Amino acid sequence: LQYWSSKRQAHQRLPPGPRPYPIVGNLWQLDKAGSWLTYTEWSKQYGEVFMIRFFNKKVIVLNSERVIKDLLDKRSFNYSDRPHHETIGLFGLGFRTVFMPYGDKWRVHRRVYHQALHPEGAKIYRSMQVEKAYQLLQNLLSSPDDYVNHFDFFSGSIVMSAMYGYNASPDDDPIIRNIKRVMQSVGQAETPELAAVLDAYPSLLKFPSWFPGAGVKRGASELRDRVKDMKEPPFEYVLKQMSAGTAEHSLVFQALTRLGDTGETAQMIKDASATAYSAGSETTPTTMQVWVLAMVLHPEVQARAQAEIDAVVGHDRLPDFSDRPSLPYIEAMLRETLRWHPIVPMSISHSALEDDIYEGMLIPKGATIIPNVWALSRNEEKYPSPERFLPERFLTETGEIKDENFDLVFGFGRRICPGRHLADASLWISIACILALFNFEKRKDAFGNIIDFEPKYTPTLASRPYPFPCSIVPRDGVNSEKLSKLIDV
Ligand code: HEM
Repeated sequence: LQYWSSKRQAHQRLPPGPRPYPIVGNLWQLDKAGSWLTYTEWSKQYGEVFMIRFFNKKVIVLNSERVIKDLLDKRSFNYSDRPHHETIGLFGLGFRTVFMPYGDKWRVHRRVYHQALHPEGAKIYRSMQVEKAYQLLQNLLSSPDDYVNHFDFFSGSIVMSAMYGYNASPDDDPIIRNIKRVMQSVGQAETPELAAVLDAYPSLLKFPSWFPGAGVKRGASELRDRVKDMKEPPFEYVLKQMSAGTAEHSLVFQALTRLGDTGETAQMIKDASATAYSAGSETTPTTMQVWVLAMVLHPEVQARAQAEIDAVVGHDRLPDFSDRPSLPYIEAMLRETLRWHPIVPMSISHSALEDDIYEGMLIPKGATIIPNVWALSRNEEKYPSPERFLPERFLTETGEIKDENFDLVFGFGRRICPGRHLADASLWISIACILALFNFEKRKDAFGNIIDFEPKYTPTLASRPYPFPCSIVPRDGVNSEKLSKLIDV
């Protein structure tokens, strides 16, 4: 009885928050430059846990490491679901691990990922990652201005290799081209605005396709068909290689062998692996772009990082994973990159399975939970002058790497990113190898004047820097002959 009466009292004590507008709630109060900026401001007024509304949906924003860990880690049994969006089923995107509801299917997906990408398991991909990093260096040397595309290809080809043992061609690979085309249509169709409207008014979907304004429904059925193009070809590739006895080690090969290659299991393996390209091929290169931005704006950090590589690795070979423990400044720089501009600033929303009471507040069943990772990165007590890019934050006074990092960017609890070890290795090897051979500089205009700029970032779920002027210049003595020698090991 006491429990219920305290629960009822808590009912009247939903978390505090800004007053919502009629119908739309707080949706249009959010900063166009990134809703995380508004959330971080509101957290100063309303505290570590506050509530807003998107239409009639209750959204709880968590703004400190303490409350995020209390709820998403310690009570992960209640907070490992995802918000349901009408658009997910509408566009045939329910197969993706990332947006799947908590349950048995999702558990199988996680098992498939865990078997292949747990910290020790992911090490098997390191030699492939080194090869892809060498390919990246060649691409950067031949067309440095195209670095964004080179980063995309580097990350995407690692995911394809780890998932399917598929060695993508740098020249407009047909399988990657296909996946990207589908992802682009998905991105255009699956906007947060449309999701919010359809979530609030699902009855809109009940109108027949010919009804004016129901064009969304017609487009959706086309998209559902095309999503197959994303899943089938790479999966078929593995099956063919397996029957020919030539399959390379990969997540799909490993899962089909261990869990079975028929019926629903095979379907789940196909779905899990098809999630990886969209989950992993944008996040990794975006982080690399943030790092380039940091290098262009902080030449002193770049110089110190290069000095460390030169001293430890020398000029006759390239950095390798075995050098990692001997390069603490590079390690600190990578951690600071993740913190300086967390590329998924609001992480990916979780959802509460049941009513819960936290510090006297009711977190209602079905509420969307946003972990405001941006606010954690701006915690001035932990990271004084948080806007500054200071790798030293992660070093002791004697220059050793501290025991803390900013792996909060990879999420929380049972939903934590299963690709994080693969991503971490891709980031480290690419950054270390690139710094050994290239300088990043501010670009100069036709008169030799430096072009200054203010960094700006997209307000999207995965937030990348808007294009900025920069020059990528080979370091002294670096040319194609030298590179060929270095990578010919
Ligand atoms: C720098 C690179 C990456 C970042 C910052 C990142 C970040 C994230 C975040 C924030 C989540 C949500 C965690 C949560 O809900 O608490 C997530 C989930 C996920 N990530 Fe990553 N990720 C990266 C790379 C990758 C890669 C390379 C792969 C695949 C090989 C991958 C596969 C996934 C999958 C499948 C999920 C869904 C997990 C689930 O819902 O249970 N990610 N990632």
